[in-house]
Amino acid sequence: MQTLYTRGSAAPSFAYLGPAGTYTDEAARAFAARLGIEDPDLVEFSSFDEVFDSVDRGRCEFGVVGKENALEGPVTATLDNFALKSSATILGEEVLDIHHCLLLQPGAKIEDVTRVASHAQGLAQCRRFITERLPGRASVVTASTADSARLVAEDPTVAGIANAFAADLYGVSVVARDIEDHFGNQTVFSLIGRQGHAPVFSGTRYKTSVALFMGEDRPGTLNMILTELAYANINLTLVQSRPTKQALGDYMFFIEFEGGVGDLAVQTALNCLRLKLREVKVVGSYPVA
Ligand SMILES: O=C(O)C(=O)Cc1ccccc1
Repeated sequence: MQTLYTRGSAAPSFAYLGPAGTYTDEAARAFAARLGIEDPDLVEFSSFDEVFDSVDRGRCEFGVVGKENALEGPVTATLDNFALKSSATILGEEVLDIHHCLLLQPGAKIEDVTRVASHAQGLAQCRRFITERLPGRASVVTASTADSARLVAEDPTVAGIANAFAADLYGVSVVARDIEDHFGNQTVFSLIGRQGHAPVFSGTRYKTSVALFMGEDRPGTLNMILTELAYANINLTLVQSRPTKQALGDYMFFIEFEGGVGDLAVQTALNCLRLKLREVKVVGSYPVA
């Protein structure tokens, strides 16, 4: 994969889910390195919604958001932004291995812990460890994993779940490593840019993400969509239905597949779908990580 990015004079800004030490921070640094940016301006936000907003409004050139986890599946807040709320485009992907640590205040004992804090994904990915080693403790959902490390620094009765870098940053101890429920815990992060942002990566294999909105509710719509894609010999990599938030039972489909919008097969399939659906929103077409 090559970078096509040419920067202006200022350090390019990356909106990410902060504070420093989150997995999104790690992904933002990896994207910056791939783009050849040595001095990224990392701007922290407290939710993926805010990251999208800052990119849509042009406050930051790039944004980094979690999209899919190997254990927990798609990050619905991100898919809903892509499909419904944001006009940002996906510029690239980064896959990170996620290894969670259990954090305590230095000197604190596991027996004194009354609450386990982390990002919802961190808690979900370590359910078995929490059930076995910290049964009966209340869960506290923090805005990010690094936020749980900050909480641990203030309270000896809280255990946090975050990475070792966050432990280091906030001066707390790592008492257990690799506490995720399954080996192979990975998360896909998307690099996003404002609508119409020029591509920043080029490669040989591409992926395309689309949000598909139905017109009237009639039998066989999903079947029709899948058939059009199958006719064009397109290999699907993700299919999700999500509520449109308009009315109970009103759904759209978020679909990803191999191939770029420059490919004839993809253009043919998307044109056929445009004739049959209310809206075909292309969220991004980018080289595979
Ligand atoms: O909270 C973080 O560190 C994030 O970046 C979100 C997240 C949480 C758990 C696994 C992957 C990403």
